[in-house]
Amino acid sequence: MVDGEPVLFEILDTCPKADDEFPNAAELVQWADGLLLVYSITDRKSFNYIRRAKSDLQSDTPVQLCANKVDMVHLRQVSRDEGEILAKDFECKFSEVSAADHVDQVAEIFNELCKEVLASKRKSKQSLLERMLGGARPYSRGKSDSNLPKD
Ligand SMILES: Nc1nc2c(ncn2[C@@H]2O[C@H](COP(=O)(O)OP(=O)(O)OP(=O)(O)O)[C@@H](O)[C@H]2O)c(=O)[nH]1
Repeated sequence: MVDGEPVLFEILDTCPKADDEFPNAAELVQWADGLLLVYSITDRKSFNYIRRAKSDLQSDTPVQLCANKVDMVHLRQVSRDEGEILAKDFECKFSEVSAADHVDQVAEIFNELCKEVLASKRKSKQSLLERMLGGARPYSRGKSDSNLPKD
């Protein structure tokens, strides 16, 4: 439930399975309402993949950037600063988490992304309505209309 509304998540894991594999992110996630870009702080390749993949993606889809495995600090290859800089570049929220230790943090990220998706859908519905009405405000019968004939 997000803001009292039931939400069904369909999740596609687009992680490349081989070092030389670079799936076209845009083709894979055309249908996505929101994107959670996850890399591992212990794997610079995963960070580089996210950086490259983002340029293929539609810019109007809500995005969040997430660095996983913060419990493995001794194996860290990507600094927090680098993650923050990339998030600024993408103009999206950023968090470092440990899915292994704090699953609630992961749930919160999904929750926030979902809120962004719902807000973005509401906004595009509103702008579609405004375009259909040619900028006019939606008509609603008010007190001043009471002298007009009813038919
Ligand atoms: N220590 C630690 N291990 C994690 C964390 N998140 C995932 N893992 C481990 O990392 C491994 C890969 O996790 P997956 O969930 O399979 O992630 P994936 O992105 O599908 O990774 P691939 O198997 O490479 O495709 C598993 O052994 C997980 O248990 C974390 O936050 N901390």
